Amino acid sequence: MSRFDCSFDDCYDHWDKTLEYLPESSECLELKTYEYYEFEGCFCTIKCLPDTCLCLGRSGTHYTFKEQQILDSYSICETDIRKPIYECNDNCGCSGKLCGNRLVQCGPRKGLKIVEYDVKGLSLITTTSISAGNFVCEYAGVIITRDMAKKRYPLYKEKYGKNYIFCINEQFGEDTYKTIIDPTECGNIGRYINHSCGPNCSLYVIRIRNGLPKLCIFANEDISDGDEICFNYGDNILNVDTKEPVNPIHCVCGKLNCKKYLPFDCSCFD
Ligand SMILES: C[S@@+](CC[C@H](N)C(=O)[O-])C[C@H]1O[C@@H](n2cnc3c(N)ncnc32)[C@H](O)[C@@H]1O
Repeated sequence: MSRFDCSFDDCYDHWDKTLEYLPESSECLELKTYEYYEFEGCFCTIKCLPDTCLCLGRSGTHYTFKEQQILDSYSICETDIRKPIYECNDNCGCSGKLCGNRLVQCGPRKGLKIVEYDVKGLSLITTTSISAGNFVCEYAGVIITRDMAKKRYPLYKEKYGKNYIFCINEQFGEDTYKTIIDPTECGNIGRYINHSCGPNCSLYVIRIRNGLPKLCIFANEDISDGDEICFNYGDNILNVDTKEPVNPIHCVCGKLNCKKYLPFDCSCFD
């Protein structure tokens, strides 16, 4: 896969046309907190280096690559996963084609397919092999307020019998920032990724032009052609007081270390 032949058409082929396809997350009108303020771009010429590039300097993590022009040769390199990741963008001086700090903005990888797999309902599989560290896709949807999540959750549960609303908690010093993503009626192929207690993918929060957090899925091991893509939805399995499952849906991931129930972040809906 070369760096700039990535398109959404491949994924769109398998998309349920009754839903609105959103290639990347965006904020609902009621929120509009992130998109107003654009980051200052870096002043690098052609190539970005960690010591001099403003964007890489802000990041806790960066990409490594064998061949700069080949997207598949990019992998995520963890240095400090507590810090957010910032990609270079249109405000930067570096060359879009040669900059090694642009990956998520090139779109989801090719060969992802939505299939009816098992009792989990629809699932996302890959029809090509994926190397550990490669980018898979964003879990894209509309970023909504907590009040909206609270109202929508029971309505969706009744209508679809499933939950697609996902909550990210980011720690900045003493403060925890909560972002709620709703891909239920407006999202991308990420909404079909199921939970596993022993997942083959991990989540990273990545920012590109502004503070809007993008929930990005990366392979955490080599994944074979035909395998289902899955990530861990979270750690909240049992209520700390009652020891009852916070979400009574039985997990059917089939892993030896399966925690029996799907994780659920109640704090999105309080
Ligand atoms: C984000 S959606 C994933 C796509 C979904 N399977 C579909 O058919 O559209 C999350 C929902 O999928 C189902 N699900 C995901 N992972 C599961 C698992 N490990 N065990 C059982 N159900 C699962 C649950 O119904 C959950 O609310």
